[in-house]
Amino acid sequence: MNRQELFGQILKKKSFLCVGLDTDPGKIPSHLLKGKDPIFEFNRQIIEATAEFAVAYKPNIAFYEALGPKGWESLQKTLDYIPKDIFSIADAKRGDIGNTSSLYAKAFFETMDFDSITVAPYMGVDSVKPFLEFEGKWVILLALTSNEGSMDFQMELSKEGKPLFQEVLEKSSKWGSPENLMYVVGATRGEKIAEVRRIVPDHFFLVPGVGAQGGSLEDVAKYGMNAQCGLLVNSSRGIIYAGGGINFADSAKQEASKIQLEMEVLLEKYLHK
Ligand SMILES: O=c1ccn([C@@H]2O[C@H](COP(=O)(O)O)[C@@H](O)[C@H]2O)c(=O)[nH]1
Repeated sequence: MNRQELFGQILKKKSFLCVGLDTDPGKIPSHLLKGKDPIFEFNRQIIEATAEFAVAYKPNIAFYEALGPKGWESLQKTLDYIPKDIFSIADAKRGDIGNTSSLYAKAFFETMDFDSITVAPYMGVDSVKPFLEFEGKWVILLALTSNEGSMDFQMELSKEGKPLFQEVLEKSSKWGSPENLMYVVGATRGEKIAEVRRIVPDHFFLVPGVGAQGGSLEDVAKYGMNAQCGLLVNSSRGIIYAGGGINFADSAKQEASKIQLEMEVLLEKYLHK
């Protein structure tokens, strides 16, 4: 999916919601556990319930690989079930020396057919470039993450007084373009999102940290939205575990619908027309 098509979906659905499929066997309703593939069945019902409000789905790969071969199978079935006009994100946070990165890219872009993958930038250009060589696919590079520990390195100042996240943005934005490179920017970072936007005005941001982590959706839109929206705001636990029991998918639908309505208002308010 290209940038224009993604923006088209955002306009059509009046939403920039990404639903995170962080599916934990310990948290899914017990009535599903008797089935052949409870993880896939949970995801299938979540996708069915939320697809009208979502422009992206983001399975976090940790939740699947922790289960071994069965988990990879559930992941593949989930990916196949995501409608083709909805952007798919493998939240895998990969990156290694060049030949290894090439195989990570092949795994997620060819063996599986994800639209995008999250990548860690700290091994530098030769660890990221192999992912960018896949036509029509996207790299989503960690820039300013939502967790407390982002203060440890990402905010550290260089001798010139520049935070490391700024160095990452300035350098890496030359490796790709707004057509194949996005950045992870945490919703918990408030006004810092505006700084990131100044450095990379045209790139899309994947923004985790609303919902369970407490980031403000209004701030994300206020500081981060650009002329093509430029935002995919993720909520995982806040949507998929909005309710338990037999009606879990209805609860997820209600939560996704509530967020979509907020997003509709924010698009009206902040989309630079
Ligand atoms: O900076 C980051 C990068 C990735 N994540 C991931 O996003 C989701 C957030 O889940 P919630 O349940 O909505 O908090 C999860 O998969 C994280 O691994 C992040 O939170 N922050």
